[in-house]
Amino acid sequence: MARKLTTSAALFESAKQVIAGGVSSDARRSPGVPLYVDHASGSRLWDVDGNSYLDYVLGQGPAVLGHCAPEVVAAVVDQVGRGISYAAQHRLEVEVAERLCRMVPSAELVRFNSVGSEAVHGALRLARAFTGRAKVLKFEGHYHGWFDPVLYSLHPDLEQAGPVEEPVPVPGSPGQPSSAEGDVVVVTWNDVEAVRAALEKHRGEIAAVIMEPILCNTGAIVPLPGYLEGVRDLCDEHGALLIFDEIITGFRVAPGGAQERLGALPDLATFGKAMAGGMQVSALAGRASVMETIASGRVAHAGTFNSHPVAMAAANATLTVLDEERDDRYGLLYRQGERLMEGLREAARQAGVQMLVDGLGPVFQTYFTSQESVRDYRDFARTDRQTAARFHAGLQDRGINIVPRGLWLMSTAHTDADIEATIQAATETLHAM
Ligand SMILES: Cc1ncc(COP(=O)(O)O)c(C=O)c1O
Ligand SMILES: NCC(=O)CCC(=O)O
Repeated sequence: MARKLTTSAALFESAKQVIAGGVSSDARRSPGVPLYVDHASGSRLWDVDGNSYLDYVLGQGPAVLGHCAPEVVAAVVDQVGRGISYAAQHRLEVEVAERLCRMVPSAELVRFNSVGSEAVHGALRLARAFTGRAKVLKFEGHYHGWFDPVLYSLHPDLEQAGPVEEPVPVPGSPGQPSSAEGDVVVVTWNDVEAVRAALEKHRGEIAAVIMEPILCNTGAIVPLPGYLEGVRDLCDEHGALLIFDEIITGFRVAPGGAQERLGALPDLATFGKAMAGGMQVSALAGRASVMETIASGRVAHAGTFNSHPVAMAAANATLTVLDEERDDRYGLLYRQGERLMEGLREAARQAGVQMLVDGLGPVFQTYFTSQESVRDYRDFARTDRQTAARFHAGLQDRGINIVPRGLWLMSTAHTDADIEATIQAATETLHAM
C-alpha cells in the first residue's frame, strides 16, 4: 500500500537542485521521498500531498504538548507583535530562568543558546576552564550534537568500535580536526567499572564525563540501578565534572528531567527540544560554583539570538503548563506511552515477530531482536536495523510517523483513539513484513 507522494517527490527533485542532498539535516535523509510537511496540529502532521500522519517524531522531541499547543501559539503571536529579536535583556528570560531553576534539581544558574549543540559546546568549554583539564569522556552511541569534539562513536558498527574494554573513538565525519581525537576518551555505557578504568588510565586529565542520562539516540535505555550514582561518585573522586545531556529527556521524562526521575545530580546539564514547544532554544544549567566561571566573565559565552524573545515566550508558555499541571501532563504522557508500548508488544506477539519494546512512556524504542534487553550501543548494534527500516516505512505508509531508527516520542495531545489507530496500523505492518 503506497501513499500518493506526487507533490512531495516533485519538491524533492527541485530541492536536490538547490539544497545539498535535498534535505536540511542529515537526520532527514530518507531511502525514499522525505516527508514534506504542509502543516501540523496536536498529534498530527499533514504532508503536501494531503496524507495525514499520527506523529511520534514531534519535531525530534519539542512538541511535548502536541503541535500548535494553544498556550504556546498565543504566547508566540503576542511576542512577535512586540518585536522578534532584541539581542537585549527582557522580562521573559528572567521568568524562564526562574522557572527552570525551580523545576530542575541541579540548576542554580543558567545561560541560554539557540540549539542543543551550542549548549553542549558551552558545557564542555566551561568544564575545561573549571578543571584546567583537556579531555572529555563520552560514551558509545551517545549523541551530543554535531560539533567536532563530541561527534564520535555514533553509528552502530562493531567492526570499527574496537574492543569493549577500550573502544576506539570513531569520528562521525571527515573534516573533524585530528586534534579533537586526542581529547576524547570513548567508553562503553552502563558499566561503572569501564568508567573507573578510563578515569584511572587518564588520571588527572579528564575535565568532564558527558552522557545522556537515559540514552535516547541509540535505543531508549534507562541506566541500570546504581549506575548514575556510581559514575557520580567516580567523578567526585577524580575531580571531573559530570554533565547530563538532557536535550531529549529534559521536561519529557519528568518536570526536572532524568536527574529528577532517576535521582542523580550532575554538575552541569543541557536542555533544549521539549523546553520550548518547538521554538529553537537551549539552556546550559548547573551548580552556581561551576557556572560562576561564566558569571564572572572568565569563560566566554555569547550568541546574537541567545534568549530570543519569541523562543522565550514559547519556553515560558511550555514550562508553565508542564510545571503547573505537572501531575496531569506527566501522568498522561506515561499512561498513553505505556498503553501504546503494551499494544505494540501484543501486536508483535500476534504477528509472531520478535520485537522488543523498551524505554519509558514518554520516550521508548521498538527493536527487532531476540535479545531480552538492549543495554548499550553494542547490544543495539546487534539488533536487526534493516527490519526496523522496513517497519518504519510500513508505518509511514499507514499514516504513522516515528523516528526512523525506531524511537517513539509521546505528546500530551495523543488521544486514546490515536493509540488504538496506531496499534491497528502497527498490527497490519507487522503482519505484512
Ligand atoms: C541528546 C542530544 N544532545 C544534543 C543534541 C543536539 O541538539 P541540536 O540538534 O538542537 O543541536 C541532540 C539532538 O539533536 C540530542 O538528542
Ligand atoms: N536526537 C538527534 C536529533 O534530534 C537530530 C536532529 C537533527 O540533527 O536533525
